[in-house]
Amino acid sequence: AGSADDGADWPAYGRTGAAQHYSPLAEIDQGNVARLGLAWSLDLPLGNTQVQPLAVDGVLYFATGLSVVRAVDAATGRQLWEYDPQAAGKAGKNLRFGWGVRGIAFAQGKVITGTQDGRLIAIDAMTGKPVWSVQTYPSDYPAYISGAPRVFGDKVLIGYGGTAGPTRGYVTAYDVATGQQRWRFWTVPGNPADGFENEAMKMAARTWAGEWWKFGGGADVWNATAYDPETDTVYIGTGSGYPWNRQLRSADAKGDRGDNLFVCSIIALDGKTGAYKWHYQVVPGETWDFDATMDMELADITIAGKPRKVLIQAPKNGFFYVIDRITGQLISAEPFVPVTWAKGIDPKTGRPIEAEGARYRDGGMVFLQPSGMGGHNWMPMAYSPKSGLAYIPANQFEMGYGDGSKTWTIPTDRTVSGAVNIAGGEAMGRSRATGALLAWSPVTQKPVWRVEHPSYLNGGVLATGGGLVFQGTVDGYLTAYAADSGKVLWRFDAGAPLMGTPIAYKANGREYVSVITGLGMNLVASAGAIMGPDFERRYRLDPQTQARRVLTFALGGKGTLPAPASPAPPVAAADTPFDKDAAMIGLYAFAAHCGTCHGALAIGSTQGPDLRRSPLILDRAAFAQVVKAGALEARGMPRFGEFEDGKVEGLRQYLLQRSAELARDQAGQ
Ligand SMILES: O=C(O)c1cc(C(=O)O)c2c(n1)C(=O)C(=O)c1cc(C(=O)O)[nH]c1-2
Ligand SMILES: [Ca+2]
Repeated sequence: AGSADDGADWPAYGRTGAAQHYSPLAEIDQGNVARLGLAWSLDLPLGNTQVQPLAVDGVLYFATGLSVVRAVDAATGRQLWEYDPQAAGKAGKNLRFGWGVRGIAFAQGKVITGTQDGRLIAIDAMTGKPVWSVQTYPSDYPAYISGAPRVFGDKVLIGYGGTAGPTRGYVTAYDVATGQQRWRFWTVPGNPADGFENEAMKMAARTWAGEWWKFGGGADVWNATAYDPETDTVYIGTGSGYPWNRQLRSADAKGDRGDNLFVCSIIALDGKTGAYKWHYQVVPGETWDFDATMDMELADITIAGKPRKVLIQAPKNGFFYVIDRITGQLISAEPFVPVTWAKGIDPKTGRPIEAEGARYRDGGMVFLQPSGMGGHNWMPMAYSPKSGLAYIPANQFEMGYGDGSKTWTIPTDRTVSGAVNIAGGEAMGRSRATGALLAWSPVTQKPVWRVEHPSYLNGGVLATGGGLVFQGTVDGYLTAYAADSGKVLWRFDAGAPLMGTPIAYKANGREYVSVITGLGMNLVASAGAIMGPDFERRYRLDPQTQARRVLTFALGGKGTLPAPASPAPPVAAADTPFDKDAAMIGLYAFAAHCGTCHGALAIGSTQGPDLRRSPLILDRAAFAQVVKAGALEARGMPRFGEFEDGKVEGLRQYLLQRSAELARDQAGQ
């Protein structure tokens, strides 16, 4: 048995409340990591694997798919129990987001997970039986839990994600023992006519225009949180506004305006009461989907000779922020990737100096870096107190923004629409989407080393006391780098994309490193469209047969991977006829509703099968049964009851077209 302090356990997302994704363990180090090998592996079913596991007292816990939680012996991989909250059958229209969670929490002998349908469930860690369950938002609310709960003291905090309907962001704290609600903090003000919940909301309301409350406002707390027990402070990071486009969200006769607190902000809350302490707004008046929900890591560092208690974040907008975590004062902010939307952050006001035209008000496309995918997205960076460096999974990509507000109405079908016409830079032939692992000094605000990756959106990072940095990449390798130099010291060919986040822990006195493979959720789905139809070959991806697998490594490990599965052939022949007009309707419908789970261009993704290889598309009636009547709803395929028959058949024709294209592609190889 260990405690969080000696590093034997990894009991929380990011390991501790400081969320550094750092393990002090040093048995595996720069000198011996070459001997690291596979100790065991465990195959998992179809579904989200974009997760970070936990390890407590020699047991590994993780939730994959739609929050199906498993406990396995951390030294052997033998499964101890499995708990399926049956979220697919309960999520209704919210199943259409289909994302799953990135992590879980552990406290008082309970494993705690959120679900797609908005429940927070505590499960007995010994038996795998639920202890309590609470509904954290109304079941028809356009939201889903995707982030990990955060335990602090005797409470556990949870938020949710949105962007496909009017949400008004909030976090709720519950009692770990009973599930009873302790407090709630709203992140944007509601309708003034209803009165404000607190002074913070009254202050925030002064930064909005028009009738913002009709759109919810957004600022969902969908990913990172942190906790400092010294001051009993909870830190939350808020997402983009809803809708993304401020011209819709906060506008009146004078035009769109206002900072829109607390959209895209870091907020400090009192752990006991949930009362507001301070905020730092990363993107005032946000309009680019530049969420500030990326991991916030707490560190004690020396700047200009003074010890400082800081919070660091590398949010989507491309600047690396160092903030005094006691006062909320900005210490420094510098770009860690190419940034064109702003010239810099004014150190006096802490506000960005926006580039002219960046707000895309006057029609046409404005191309900006970073993109709405972020210079860094949810994949956690790591901070090593030993090297004093942050290790950022950075993305380089350009996106075009255009104002689509003229024809916009709030969607009722749970599609992601922020009334921004967006285009990928690469799709437009302007830039290539690439990634890098960046070692960054929060003191000098400069890179110390960087390693280029062929694609963007690579896995989260782990730093260890052994002077190592571990990261997986979309092209299928788990790599260990020297923390000080970036030198590659060890590499494992996982034969499957890696987007999850590795952890380190001890079991039976030995150090292990564990990570889960598999393509991610929304991001790779859209990457298919952005990166072009040769996406699969370029990154050796086979969405259908890719392994979704726990990989656990130890020094001297001699394990080998099962032989790769061979993909089923496309169901259509190369010359299969299809209805061109119908297929065009299908293409648009697919992009709007299906790509999130089945992959852009129907290449498959982690949640949904590759439909080009599914016999279902050969049978018109059976296809309609699944899409319209929800025949596979309990297995995670949402029902689209409102689709007209022409749309359903259009989807099928489009999939026949894509299947025939795959057949032609294969014949040509
Ligand atoms: O503003 C929001 O509510 C919200 C929620 C989520 C989510 O919950 O996953 C994402 C985003 N925004 C987002 O902008 C984004 O890029 C994103 C990527 C992912 C993912 O899991 O790969 N989720 C989200
Ligand atoms: Ca967002």
